[in-house]
Amino acid sequence: DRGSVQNTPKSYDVEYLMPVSIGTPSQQLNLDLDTGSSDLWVFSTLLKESMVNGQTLYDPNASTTADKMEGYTWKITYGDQSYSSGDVYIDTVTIGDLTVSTQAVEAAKEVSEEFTADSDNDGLVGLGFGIINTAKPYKQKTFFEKAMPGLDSPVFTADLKAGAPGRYNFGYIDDGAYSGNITYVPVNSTDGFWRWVSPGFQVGSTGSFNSTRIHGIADTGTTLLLLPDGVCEAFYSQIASAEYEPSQGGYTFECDDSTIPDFYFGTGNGQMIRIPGSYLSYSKTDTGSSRCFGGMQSDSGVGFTIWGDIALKAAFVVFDQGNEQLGWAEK
Ligand SMILES: N#Cc1c(N)n[nH]c1N1CCCC1
Repeated sequence: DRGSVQNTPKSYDVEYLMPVSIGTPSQQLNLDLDTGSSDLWVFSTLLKESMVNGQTLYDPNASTTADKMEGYTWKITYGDQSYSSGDVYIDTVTIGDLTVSTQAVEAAKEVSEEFTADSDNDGLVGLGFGIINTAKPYKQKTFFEKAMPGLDSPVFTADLKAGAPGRYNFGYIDDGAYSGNITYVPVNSTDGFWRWVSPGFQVGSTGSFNSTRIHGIADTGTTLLLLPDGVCEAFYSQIASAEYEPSQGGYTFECDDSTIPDFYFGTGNGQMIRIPGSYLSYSKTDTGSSRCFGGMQSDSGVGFTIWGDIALKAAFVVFDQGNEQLGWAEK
């Protein structure tokens, strides 16, 4: 079996949403595929109205295939301190023509204001590893873990694009979606993340390669690229107007600064992925400001590197759960 679904970026590529069908008759919600977490949760009719702001609500009572898991609850808090919680149902879930008939659907009864404010986002599909699913008394498998045994190949791929729709594929690798070779690197899933080691980085096409192992996670649910301080310093030292602005919470530079270099990260076997300098200018710091917030910021607040959308949209990425490895290719 296999599946394929289009993803669509919101403005500034802050997140990527995909249509997901839940229940019978099917209810279509737009969800955020997040490889940095492992709960499939949705805005639902169980929420207080004050917590809803335009989102589409999953109504388990309107689904003839929904079964409430009595006594089960869930509560998730993300690194940015946003959170959600609620009850657990089993229902049928289809993503890109791939159906899991008994998927744990976590129906929200409470969401933090960040989620309420994001009216386009109806919830998340966590495709990290099930070991960090938050359902109690027993954790639930991710959509991919439930689908994997029936797939042609135990992989899903992420093709995120800058300012344009891309694709998530399940169960196969589209050889037309990337150029050159796919370099595979081992994944350590102990913490439930797609954690891997990059052999190093290079700033600019003429820069030297810095052989320094960078431990981090591939995370579709994080917008920016969060790297060790030393790497950030090496990059921003090449941008004339760049400075660290605590009041803005990170590195900024003049939006019209033409010296923004490309950033390359190693994936192994001598292969590197090139992130164009244009991807590394994120957005104006304030309306009317001449300064822009960098797409690369320090990971010091997190404790490990996060290869978020800024990096992922420069590559074709294979999340190979069957072999616990990540595949990286240019495109
Ligand atoms: N913080 C954070 C975070 C992350 N590291 N991966 N996904 C995240 N979120 C998904 C929805 C809100 C935050």
